[in-house]
Amino acid sequence: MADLLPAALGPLLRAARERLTAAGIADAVLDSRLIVEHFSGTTRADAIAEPGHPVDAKALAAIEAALRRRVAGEPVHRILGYREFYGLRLSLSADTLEPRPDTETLVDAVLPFAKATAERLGECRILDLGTGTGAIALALLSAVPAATATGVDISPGALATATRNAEDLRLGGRFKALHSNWFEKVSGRYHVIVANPPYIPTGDIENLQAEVRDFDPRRALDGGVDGLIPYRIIAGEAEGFLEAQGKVAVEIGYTQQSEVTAIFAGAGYRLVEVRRDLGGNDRVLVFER
Ligand SMILES: C[S@@+](CC[C@H](N)C(=O)[O-])C[C@H]1O[C@@H](n2cnc3c(N)ncnc32)[C@H](O)[C@@H]1O
Repeated sequence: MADLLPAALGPLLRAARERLTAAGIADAVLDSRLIVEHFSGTTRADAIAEPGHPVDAKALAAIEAALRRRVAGEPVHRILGYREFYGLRLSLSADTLEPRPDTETLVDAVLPFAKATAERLGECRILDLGTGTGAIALALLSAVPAATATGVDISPGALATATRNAEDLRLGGRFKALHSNWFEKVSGRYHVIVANPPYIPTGDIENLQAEVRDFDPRRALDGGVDGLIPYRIIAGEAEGFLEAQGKVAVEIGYTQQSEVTAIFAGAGYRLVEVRRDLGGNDRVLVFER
């Protein structure tokens, strides 16, 4: 049985950190702070200014439950129910991938083009294939006020979360959620088509870190036998939905650059940019026709 948690903020933070450290959690310092702050409604400044700040019994019970989930291996943001992406707070659900910082590279890659398109034409239509929480589309909408976006997903649960995120961020008027198997139900043409599709080969999924394998939805990960099936569909069908001089940008697994480039080249696209993620890995490819 774990020790009772102290009811004063400073000692509580220490006890939570020690609990996660003892359990071998790699990011024990950060995770314990996120859990304590979230469930006690306090900030880092509160802990510094008033370490004796009292934390009530209800919050302590919630923190105890959250620490147990973390010790059992659940990722901290799943426990909190949200994750920051491109400065936006996005709610998560069991049906959504947890958006990753590496995916911000995709937003950075298309943002200048989206802004320039909006300035030139007074609009920029964005199609986000496999939108999940809506992360990529909503980040672009928040930075480009004249843009509109359609977020496509095969998962109704993901679309419900994306819609909620759009509304919470006051972007709902410019975001449309569309239930579709890739392009099947899509209509119209777009200046920017973005996708962070599932790209893990089916046979590799069992070897992923448990925090990914056991908590991110399988259909957000599984890219088919070689991990490349969604890229073949997107490259094969995007032409019918892309404005003249539009761009297609995709996130890739860090070993997939040459294969994905070849798939798009075979469908008539030119690679115009390769972007690396924060770890220096090839992560985003931008194509034009
Ligand atoms: C890797 S996740 C990306 C989620 C989000 N765009 C992000 O970057 O955080 C891939 C998404 O593609 C969706 N997806 C998988 N197969 C699909 C299909 N056939 N048609 C549309 N969406 C699909 C999944 O449900 C999941 O939300």
